[in-house]
Amino acid sequence: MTKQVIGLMSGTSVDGIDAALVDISGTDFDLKVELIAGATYPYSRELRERILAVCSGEAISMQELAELDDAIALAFAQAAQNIQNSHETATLIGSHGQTVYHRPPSRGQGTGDRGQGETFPNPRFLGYSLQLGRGAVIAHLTGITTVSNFRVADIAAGGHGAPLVPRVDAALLSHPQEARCIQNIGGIGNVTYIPARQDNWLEKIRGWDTGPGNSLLDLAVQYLTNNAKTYDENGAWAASGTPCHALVEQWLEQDYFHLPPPKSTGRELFGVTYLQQCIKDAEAYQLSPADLLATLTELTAASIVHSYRTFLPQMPQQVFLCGGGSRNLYLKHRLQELLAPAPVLTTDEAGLSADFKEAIAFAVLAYWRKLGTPGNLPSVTGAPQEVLLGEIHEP
Ligand SMILES: Nc1ncnc2c1ncn2[C@@H]1O[C@H](COP(=O)(O)OP(=O)(O)OP(=O)(O)O)[C@@H](O)[C@H]1O
Ligand SMILES: CC(=O)N[C@H]1[C@@H]2OC[C@@H](O2)[C@@H](O)[C@@H]1O[C@H](C)C(=O)O
Repeated sequence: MTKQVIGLMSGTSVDGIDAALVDISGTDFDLKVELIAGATYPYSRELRERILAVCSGEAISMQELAELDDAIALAFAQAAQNIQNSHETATLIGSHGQTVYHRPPSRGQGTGDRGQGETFPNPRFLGYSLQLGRGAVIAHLTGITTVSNFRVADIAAGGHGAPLVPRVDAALLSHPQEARCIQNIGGIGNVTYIPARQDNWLEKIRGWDTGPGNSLLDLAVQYLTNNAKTYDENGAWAASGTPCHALVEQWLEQDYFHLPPPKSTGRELFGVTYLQQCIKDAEAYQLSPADLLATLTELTAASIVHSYRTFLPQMPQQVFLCGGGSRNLYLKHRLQELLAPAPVLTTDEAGLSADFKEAIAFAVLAYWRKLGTPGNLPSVTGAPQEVLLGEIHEP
């Protein structure tokens, strides 16, 4: 059975909605996916600023929350309509929505005792993750069955609810002989480690959030240009500076980088307050703006590589980048130097769009939900078992 599905995603960079229209066939790890169309629909300036304010912890009333939820649902529904232009109508939408809050579960205390040796997730220690843009409204506006709220089932079972893309990565990007890392560099970075497709390879898949992707860099560029620029195009500004390695070493001492997986994070940690501390730390070294950007870029690269060296059973033979950070040539170059001899490529070179992989993944997760196939990997999210991800909304 082939199904035409739309995947919708807006990530932690809050730059806009990525929409992918895909043909999907197969069931689980035999999946085939063809990208028919992909596009990014930027948020209006007003909506983006509202979302960023909420993400940075600004107080919001219930009425404002409801309005924001539906403004996002409307923007997502419009993205779904637009991506279908001049194509056959899709029969399913997978919508990630917009994360505005993410709290990982507390460590080591995620379960309580139900008596008779049985354990259950203790609500006091569960994670919490809120994605806005309610699926019922998207289904109603588009007339298409919509799956949304993908993270809650894994979280309710005691998992992090993130990252969720690793199971899709494993289904689409494994290799018979090579161990691969798929490294997403969005606002936050996350990795999927896929061992060579041999023996019990599925059990050996790993994944976690590596830490900052572009979040600190983007905030620094906005600070340094008084909001005239939102990001360092191709990493050109950072490339004209010199990283301060002493500062990177100091920053790498931070707890998050030493926590063993499963682990997830967000703008709650790697956001404005974190950058303010970085800027303060940098004062002692009298860094130029270009040096500061080079140093923050180095933190992204070094934290990724440090996590591979610390938590992977072996270093990957190939690394494939995706997400907006894969276009940052200076960051890519630094990763290449730190990961040699493994080549650092983009997922385009493995046949999967680096720009639309996350949107494609939520189309696949919706397809799996309808088939009754689990979407999480317990070895990645820390949930005790596989669960069906997402809530189905009929139009
Ligand atoms: N040409 C480019 N040069 C440098 N950086 C770029 C370029 N294009 C995009 N980026 C970076 O990529 C970011 C957007 O990446 P992406 O859309 O993958 O993030 P996201 O999906 O919102 O985040 P996440 O994966 O954490 O949810 C931009 O904010 C910018 O920092
Ligand atoms: C809570 C949340 O939205 N997390 C995102 C974020 O952006 C990157 C990283 O942090 C990842 O864990 C996750 O997204 C991808 C799509 C995932 O779940 O795989």
